[in-house]
Amino acid sequence: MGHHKTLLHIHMPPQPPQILAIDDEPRLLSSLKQLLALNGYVVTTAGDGQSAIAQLRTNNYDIALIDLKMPDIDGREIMRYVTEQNIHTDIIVISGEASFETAVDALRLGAHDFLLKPYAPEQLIKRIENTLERRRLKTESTDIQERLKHSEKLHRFLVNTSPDIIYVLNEEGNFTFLNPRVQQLLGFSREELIGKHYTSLVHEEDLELARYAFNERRTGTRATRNLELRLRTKDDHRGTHKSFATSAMCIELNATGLYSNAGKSAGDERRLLGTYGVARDISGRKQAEAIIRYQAYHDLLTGLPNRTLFKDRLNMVIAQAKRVGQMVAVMFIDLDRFKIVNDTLGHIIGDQLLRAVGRRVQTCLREGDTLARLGGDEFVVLLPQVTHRDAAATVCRKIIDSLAPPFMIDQHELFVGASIGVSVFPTDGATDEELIKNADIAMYSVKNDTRGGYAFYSSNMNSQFSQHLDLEMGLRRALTNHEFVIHYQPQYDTQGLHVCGIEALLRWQHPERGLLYPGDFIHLAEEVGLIGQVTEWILDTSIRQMKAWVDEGIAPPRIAINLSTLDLKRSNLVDEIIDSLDRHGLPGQNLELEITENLIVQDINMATQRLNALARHGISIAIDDFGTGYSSLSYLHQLPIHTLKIDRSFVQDIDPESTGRSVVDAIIAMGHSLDLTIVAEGVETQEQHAWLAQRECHGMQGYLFNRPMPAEELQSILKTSRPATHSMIAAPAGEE
Ligand SMILES: Nc1nc2c(ncn2[C@@H]2O[C@@H]3COP(=O)(O)O[C@H]4[C@@H](O)[C@H](n5cnc6c(=O)[nH]c(N)nc65)O[C@@H]4COP(=O)(O)O[C@H]3[C@H]2O)c(=O)[nH]1
Repeated sequence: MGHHKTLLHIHMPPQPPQILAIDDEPRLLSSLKQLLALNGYVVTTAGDGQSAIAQLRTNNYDIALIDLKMPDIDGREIMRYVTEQNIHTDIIVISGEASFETAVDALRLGAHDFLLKPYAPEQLIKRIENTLERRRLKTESTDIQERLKHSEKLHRFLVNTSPDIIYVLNEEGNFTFLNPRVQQLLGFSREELIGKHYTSLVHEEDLELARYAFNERRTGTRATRNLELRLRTKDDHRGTHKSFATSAMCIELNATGLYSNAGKSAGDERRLLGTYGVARDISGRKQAEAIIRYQAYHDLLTGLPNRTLFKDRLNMVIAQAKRVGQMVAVMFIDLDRFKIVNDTLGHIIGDQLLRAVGRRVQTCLREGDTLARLGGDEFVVLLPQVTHRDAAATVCRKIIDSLAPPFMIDQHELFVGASIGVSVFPTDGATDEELIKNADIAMYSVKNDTRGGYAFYSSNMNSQFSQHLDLEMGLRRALTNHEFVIHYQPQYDTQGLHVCGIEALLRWQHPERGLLYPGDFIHLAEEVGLIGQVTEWILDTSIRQMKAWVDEGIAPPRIAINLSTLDLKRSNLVDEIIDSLDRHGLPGQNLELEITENLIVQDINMATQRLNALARHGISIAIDDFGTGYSSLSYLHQLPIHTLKIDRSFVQDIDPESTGRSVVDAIIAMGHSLDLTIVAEGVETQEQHAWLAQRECHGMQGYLFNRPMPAEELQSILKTSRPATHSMIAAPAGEE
C-alpha cells in the first residue's frame, strides 16, 4: 500500500520555508530579499515573469510573492500557470493598485492573500506567517484524511477477506452489510441478501434459537457468544462446502448490538443502529465430532454398531416393547472356527472374514433389526418386534444357512459355522445386560454340546455356564499353581510282555473338582489361547522325566506326546521342541509326537514342512485316532510318518462278525505295506489282544495292561519290564 509515504512525511524534521519573490523593480526586490532573510526565510528572486515561471517549474516553494504589474508576463499569468500546473505554492499578491476589483481578481485567480504597496515590513511578515500556518494546517488535515482512508481500507480488507461471515442488520433485522464470504459459504450473493430479513438465512429448525441472537441488541458480556446455529445454503450450492447436510451449514455466532455513540460519554443518547455479527463456519469441527461420535458407536472393522450403540437401541426397544406388550429377541452369535483361521492365517485374513460374515448375516435381517459386533468373533442381533419364538428361530436358521457355504478369502476356502444363543424379552430378562448375558449363556450351551446350531435360553443353562466360567478362570491359574500333572500309559509289544512305548496324558488336579481329564478342558484351553503354554509345559515336563529315567539307568522307550490342532500351526513349535530336548540333553529319537489326521489335511504344505523339520531331528510322528478323520491316505506317502494309532472305537468293535474287524484289518494291512508301526489303542480284553496279536499289530495300549498312571508307578513297571526287541524302542543315547 502506497500510504506509508504520506504517513512518513509527517515525521520528517521541518524544513525552512522557501519563498520566491517576483518583482521587476530590482531595488524593491533586493530590499525584500533582505527583509525576508533577516526573518529566517530562504529566498529566491525573479526579476521578470519568464524567470519566475522557470523557477516555479523546477523548485518547490511554499510561498510566491508576486507583483501584479510586470512588463513581459504579468502576475496574473503566473498565477494561472500555478493553478494549471497544480503547483502547491501559495501566492501572496503585492500590488500598487488599490482597487477592489484588482484584489478580487487576484483572489479569484488563486492568490491566498493580497497586500497593498507600500506596506510596513511587519505587515508582510505577518501575512507570510499566516499563510505558512494555513499551509501547515492544510497538510496536516490531508494527512489525517489519508490516514483515515488507509485505515478504512485496512478494515474493509479485514472484513472482506475474513474467513467468517460478517454482517450488519438494521433495527428491523434486515441485512445492510454482508462480506463476500457469505457467497462462498452459503451460495447467496450479497446483493440477493441486502435488505432481506435475517430469518431468510437461518435454517427453519433453528429459527427459535436464532431469535434475539442473530439480531442481537445487547452489548458487552450479555451479547450472543459462540451460539451454534444452522444457516440455510442455496439449493444449487451443493458440494462446495464441507457440510454433510447439504441444505444447512453449521456456524458459531457472535453478535452484538450496534449503537450510534458507542464509546462516547455516558450522558449521550444511545441510539440503536442494528446488529453486528460474525458467523464462523464450524462444519469441519462438526464433521470431526460426527466422526468421533461414529467411532464411539461403531465397530471400525466391520462398520457395524458396537456394544454401546447396540445397548442403546436395545434399551429403546425394550421401553417400547413394555408399552405395547411385545417380545424382543436378542441373539448372540459366535463363530465356530474363527480362532483357528485367525491363528493360522493371520489377522488380516481374520479381519476380512469378519467383515464378510457381517455382510452375510446382514442379508438375513430386516430393516429395523440391528446387527452389532461386540468384539472378536462375537456378533449380536436385535430383533425388535417378535411375534413368537418361531420367528426368531427362523432367523437363526437363516443365519446358520447363510454362513454354511465357504468364504473365499485371499484364495483360502474358509468354513465357519456359527453357534447362536437366543434370549427373549420379557421372559429371559428385563434389562439389556440380562438379555445379552442370557443369549451368551444359551450360545455357550450350543457350543458345548453340538457346535453349530442355535438354542433358546433356559434357566438351567445358568449353572452350566457358571461352571464353564469357573473352569475358564481356573484354567488360567492352573499353570502357575502347578495343578497340571502327567499320567503315563505304557504301550506293549505284540506279546504284551515288554513296554515298547509310553504315552503322556495330561491331567488337571482341580482344587475343588478333583482330577479332570483332557476331554473336560483341552478344548477350552484351545479356545482361550492357553494351549500353547500347556503343550510347552507337557513337552518340557515329560522330556525332563525321560531324562531322569535315563539318568537312573532305566532305558525308557520312546515317549509320545499329543499335540493340539493349534500347536502345529505355531511357527515356533519346532524350535520349542528342539530347545527342550537340547536343554535336557535327550536325543530326538526318544520323542514321538501324536497328531490327528485333520490337522494334516487342513494345511498339507505347512504340515509337511514342520514334520520334516522334526523328523530331521530323529523325532517320530504318530497319527492319532487313525481312521476316524478324513482318511485321505494320499498324504501318508508325503509325510515322515512312523506310527499309526488305531482308534479305540475300532479296537473295541473287534467282535466276531463286526465291521470293526475289517476296518482294523485294513489299517494293519496298509500299515504293513507302508512299513509303518501299528499301535492299537483302548485294548481292554484278552480277545482283542489275541486277535490283534494274530494280525501282527506291533503295539498295544489299554486298560487290559495298564491305566494311565503317575510317573513313580510307571517307573517300577519300567524297572521290571525288559526292553522289547521291536524297533519302537529308542536306544538311549550313547548306549548299545
Ligand atoms: N476307554 C478306554 N480308554 C482308554 C484305554 N486306554 C487308554 N484310554 C484313554 O484313551 C485316550 C488315549 O489318548 P488319545 O487317543 O491320544 O486321546 C487323548 C488326546 O487326544 C487328548 N490329550 C491327552 N493328553 C493331551 C495333551 O497333553 N495334549 C493334548 N493336546 N491332548 C491331549 O485327550 C484325549 C483323551 O485323553 P484321556 O482322557 O487321557 O484318554 C486317553 C486314555 O486314558 C482303554 O483301554 N479304554
